[in-house]
Amino acid sequence: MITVTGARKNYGDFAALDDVDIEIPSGSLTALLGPSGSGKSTLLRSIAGLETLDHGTVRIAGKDVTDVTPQKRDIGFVFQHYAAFKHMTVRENVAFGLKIRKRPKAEITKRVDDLLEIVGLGGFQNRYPAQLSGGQRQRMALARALAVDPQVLLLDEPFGALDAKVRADLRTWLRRLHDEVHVTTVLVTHDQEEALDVADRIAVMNAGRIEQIGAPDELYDRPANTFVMSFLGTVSKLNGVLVRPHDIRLARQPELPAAEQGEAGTGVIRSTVERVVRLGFEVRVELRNDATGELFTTQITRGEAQDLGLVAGDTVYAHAPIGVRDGADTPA
Ligand SMILES: Nc1ncnc2c1ncn2[C@@H]1O[C@H](COP(=O)(O)OP(=O)(O)OP(=O)(O)O)[C@@H](O)[C@H]1O
Repeated sequence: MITVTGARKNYGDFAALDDVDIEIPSGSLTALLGPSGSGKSTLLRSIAGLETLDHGTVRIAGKDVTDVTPQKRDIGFVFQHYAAFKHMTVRENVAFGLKIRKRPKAEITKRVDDLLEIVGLGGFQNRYPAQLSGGQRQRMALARALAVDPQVLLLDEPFGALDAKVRADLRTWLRRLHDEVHVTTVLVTHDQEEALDVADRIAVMNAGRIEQIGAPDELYDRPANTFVMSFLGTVSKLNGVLVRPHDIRLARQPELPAAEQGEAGTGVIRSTVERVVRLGFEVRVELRNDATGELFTTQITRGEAQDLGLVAGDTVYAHAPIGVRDGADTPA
């Protein structure tokens, strides 16, 4: 367990961390998710000991490490731009921390081989970093961070510099790696899809504070406020209620089934179809709210779209049974 209590960090007048409390359970993969400048890296670096807090404490496995140097915190760290030793092979890079710790040679060889197998670089021991792809280099960085068997693995946008396809692959791979090695991991990302995909817990940060912490489903289904809701996906505002595209239903008639007149619902909104876009199995319908002129979109199945027979210019009646009323913020 990592426990951060009452963490404050100011740069001049600016509060990068504004009284942050967070508990990160042992063995979890927790994502710190938030927009640029929200304090994610500052929090991660404070856990690592690379930043000194103005106030507050950091505990790792029950031990107060607030004043302990990074080297003695028993952590592995991977940055977006990993600085490999260019003149050393992959094997030597990964072995580096173990050599410094003067571990027996046979043990080092075995550990390094095992790790390179785990990160999928089994045949690459003798290559130099310049001979690896960006994704392979980040996997080598992870192997190096894991080599000394740290209690905690801290990842600061480790896939941030890679293209979308490689990122997506590495995400799946990181999840599998985590299921195998179970090391307590904290991942900084500004990409909600990445967080929803790999993390078992997400802490959403905004302006130096944590807005909400929970399992991905929990945050998605029960966002504490409109910030969390908007950050986790596309939202539209209908009659003052924030709703997700999948929650908006369309009908040819304005009558709303009684069962769907939820308290958190939007009521019926007379709209005009602007565009119908096929996205494989689903269809995105772009609509204009007739009363306000505002544009919004909904995503429905192809079957539903065919039943409705939608074409541009049609009048339809939209409603969403669930949503978050704007201004109903209850910051955690
Ligand atoms: N050394 C510093 N001196 C002054 N301000 C700083 C320093 N480091 C960070 N900040 C400021 O603190 C705030 C939080 O920075 P931090 O790097 O933690 O944000 P972040 O959420 O990780 O953002 P990003 O995703 O852009 O990295 C930012 O506004 C940043 O400009």
